[in-house]
Amino acid sequence: MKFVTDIKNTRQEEKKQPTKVYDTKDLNLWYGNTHALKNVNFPIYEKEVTAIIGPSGCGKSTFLKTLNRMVELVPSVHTSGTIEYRGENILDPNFMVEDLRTKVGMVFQKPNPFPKSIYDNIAYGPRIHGIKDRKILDDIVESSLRGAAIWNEVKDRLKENAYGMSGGQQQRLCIARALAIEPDVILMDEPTSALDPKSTLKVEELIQELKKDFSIVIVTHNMQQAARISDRTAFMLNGELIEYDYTDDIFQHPKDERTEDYITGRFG
Ligand SMILES: Nc1ncnc2c1ncn2[C@@H]1O[C@H](COP(=O)(O)OP(=O)(O)OP(=O)(O)O)[C@@H](O)[C@H]1O
Repeated sequence: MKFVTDIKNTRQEEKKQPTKVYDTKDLNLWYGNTHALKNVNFPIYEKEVTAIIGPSGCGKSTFLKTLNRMVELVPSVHTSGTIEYRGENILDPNFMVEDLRTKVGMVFQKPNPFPKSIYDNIAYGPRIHGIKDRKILDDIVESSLRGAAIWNEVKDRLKENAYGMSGGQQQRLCIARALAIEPDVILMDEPTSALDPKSTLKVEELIQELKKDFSIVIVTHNMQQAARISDRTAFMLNGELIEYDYTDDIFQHPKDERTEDYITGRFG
């Protein structure tokens, strides 16, 4: 009987194990001679929020921008190791980076709407992907703005310039713009650091909603934020991944002294 129970338990555990969206293995990255990422290994799971924390210059943004290969915009960059996205190595020279860009949306630290109407900001990506039908674009604009919890605030001013919105609204517009391409993953680089506490709370609540449908990776300097909204946390230091675990374990029972020093504010 025990054997049967063991099999049942194992099966249930297997079922519970979420799917990996990314799997990073032995990743190294150099900017010229600067070794910015050192043997980084960790998975990112589907429909979870993964937070990346660590002191300034530890490689958080570099790692995030490697996940959509945006880091390659810096000419001196070279890498070794692999990053599998849904089983395909995105660092393989034959990998079609354009495909990745339609699957992975990105939201930056400072809201960066285009100097266009609210409507055109959202319709921009779908239009680039060849959608011209007005009715379809209208639907995408509405569902993306609804998805980013900003529809009710802007539905009567879609033709107005996005620069006329508050910072918090602009950031939710940028999240809506990322949603409009129907991404699989959303990368967020300190998305609330330029926002006031009220807008920050709105974006944090939004992230909790979005993880039902998307996998989210967020770089944050705000440890309370990481603790509040993420499922798993990666702590980086000097380009190395020091510790990666469930967020509760990282914050309540860190295994490495350096993690403990950082999260308790003892870090120099
Ligand atoms: N474009 C670049 N050219 C050369 N070196 C760079 C470039 N971008 C980052 N670096 C270097 O790579 C290392 C990691 O930087 P990165 O911006 O990823 O850190 P970070 O943890 O995101 O920092 P912060 O929290 O301050 O944003 C640093 O030593 C930085 O100086």
